[in-house]
Amino acid sequence: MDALFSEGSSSSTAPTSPSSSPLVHPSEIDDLKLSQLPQVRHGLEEYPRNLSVKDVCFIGAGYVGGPTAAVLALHNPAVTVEVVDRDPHRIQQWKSPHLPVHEPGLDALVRAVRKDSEEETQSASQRQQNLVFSCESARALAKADIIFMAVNTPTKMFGVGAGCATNMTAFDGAMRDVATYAKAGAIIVEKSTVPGGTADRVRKMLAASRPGVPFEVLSNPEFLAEGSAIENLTTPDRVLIGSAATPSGRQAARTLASLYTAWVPSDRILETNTWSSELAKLVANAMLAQRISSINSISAICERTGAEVDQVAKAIGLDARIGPQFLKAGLGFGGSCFRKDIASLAYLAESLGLDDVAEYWRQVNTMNERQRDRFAHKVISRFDGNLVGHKLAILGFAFKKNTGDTRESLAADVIRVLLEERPSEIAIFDPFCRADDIMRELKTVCPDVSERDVVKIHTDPYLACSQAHAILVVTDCDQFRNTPGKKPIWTHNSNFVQSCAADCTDCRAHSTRPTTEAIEWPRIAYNMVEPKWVFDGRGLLDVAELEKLGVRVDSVGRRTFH
Ligand SMILES: NC(=O)C1=CN([C@@H]2O[C@H](COP(=O)(O)OP(=O)(O)OC[C@H]3O[C@@H](n4cnc5c(N)ncnc54)[C@H](O)[C@@H]3O)[C@@H](O)[C@H]2O)C=CC1
Ligand SMILES: O=C(O)[C@H]1O[C@H](OP(=O)(O)OP(=O)(O)OC[C@H]2O[C@@H](n3ccc(=O)[nH]c3=O)[C@H](O)[C@@H]2O)[C@H](O)[C@@H](O)[C@@H]1O
Repeated sequence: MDALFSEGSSSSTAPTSPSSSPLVHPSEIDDLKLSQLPQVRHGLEEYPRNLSVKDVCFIGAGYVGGPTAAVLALHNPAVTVEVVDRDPHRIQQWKSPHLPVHEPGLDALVRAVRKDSEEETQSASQRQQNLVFSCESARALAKADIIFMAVNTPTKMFGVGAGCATNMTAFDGAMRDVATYAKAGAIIVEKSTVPGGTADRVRKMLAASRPGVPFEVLSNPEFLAEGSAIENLTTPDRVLIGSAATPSGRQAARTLASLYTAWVPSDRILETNTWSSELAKLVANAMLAQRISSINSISAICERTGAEVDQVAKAIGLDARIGPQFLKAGLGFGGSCFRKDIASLAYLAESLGLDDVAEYWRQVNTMNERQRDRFAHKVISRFDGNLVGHKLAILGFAFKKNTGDTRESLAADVIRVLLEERPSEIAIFDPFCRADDIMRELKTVCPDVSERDVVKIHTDPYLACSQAHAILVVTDCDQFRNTPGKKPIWTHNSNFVQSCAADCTDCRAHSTRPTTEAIEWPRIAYNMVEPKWVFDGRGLLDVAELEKLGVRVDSVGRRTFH
């Protein structure tokens, strides 16, 4: 354990092995790649096994709450992990074969540990069943030894701090439930990304609403990335735990750490104070996003010179001090977190009177927005400023590959700019996104858009691209690559899982998911119409190979000679 506190060491307890291996019914994991199954580690050096923890509650069954709870449950078979949400539809989805979150390895993991109906429970009595999904917050909170707050914390869009500060409505609402129902001695864990100082605020709130009742508040931010959540949770670079620098605060941190040490080596657990932990989460995201904006700013230079951004990125990434990751130029960063966490960091700096610091970080977001605008305007200028009468196909709507998450989709911003030019059609294909999610996200940036007029959403990439004057590759899906000799990529296609009604409770029979493979560019190119432009917003395509098919290619971060 790496402790940053000045007080004495907490590592005195003898090692204890996990009491039993997680029970996974073999029939439940036949389609789970072995490499995706979290590996249980034995022989822990520093932390005792889950100190008297029997019940854990997650509030928020989202992208973080669901996968994190599942991995925690798998590795702590003696602990009941209950995930509660105020959205009954979401809970129903978690109970069905069609989970609300697409993540490689998640389906099989949830099936392996989820508690099913009584009927199914009897038939699967050999299976570990310690993961529960419900809407019964009061009951779950009342028995929980540890409560993870995993609710959404978006940017506040009204009043003081609009556009920058964090909207804590969901978090504070959930905290009110905790204050009402949690038992004395419960440990409350901030899993959501929150503004610095939130733990202090929560402590005060609890002291006011439950005077004299002991609670501990910890910060334990999540660093998983979507599309690799199970892998990230299984082998995290670090688990960060911030606690009050008091004996009971440290003890609470040890109790939480003892759950993690069921599979995470002790030396990857880092303890800090709560402020450091809260701030570290914002800074981690800000630094990652800063690298993307930096390389994207260079891509703009490359497009006007002879340099190629991938070559520049490779050359600098080989410097061990810089490293190769997060240097892929593209359309900028999308997703629900980078932009809002940078805004939150900047807002914090501003509220501390550090305007120059705030401005420095805001520039990362500004550069990000410009990257998308530059791309959309490049498309328009390739058509001499006139898109009227032209069909454009968009490949990819999610904010990155391997996820169906459409929040802060890069495609939506690009489409918003293109729609102003009145093209005849914008056809969208994404192998992971549901049509209603695409439409909902699109409406947040273009409120008047309707699927009935210009925008069409397809489940078949060939239909989407047929008769298109231009194709825009917006998501870095491997399915869109044209790398010669590469094997087809097979993947679940949640577009095809629409046959069940939203409230279907017995949809196992409908759970066979057709797959989609790497698209055939020769077929796509053949069915395009002149001028046959392909705009590669992700630097994904082999330009020379594609040009052999008679299309014109414009790739981010490269000068195009057409
Ligand atoms: N999505 C990601 O990859 C990551 C997200 N985070 C952070 O984790 C937090 C959660 O993010 P997501 O899981 O993406 O959000 P999400 O929006 O997918 O899930 C949040 C869930 O909380 C529920 N909820 C809100 N208020 C509630 C209440 N009072 N009681 C019960 N349920 C309530 C919502 O219905 C929703 O299902 C955010 O703070 C985010 O910044 C951190 C790391 C990665
Ligand atoms: O707090 C969060 O929500 C999470 O945010 C990111 O995870 P995520 O947003 O899921 O995905 P990333 O892989 O970081 O990608 C973010 C965006 O940047 C883009 N990106 C990423 C890397 C790169 O080199 N270039 C690039 O354009 C991606 O396509 C995507 O649009 C962080 O990577 C996680 O560590 C963090 O926990």
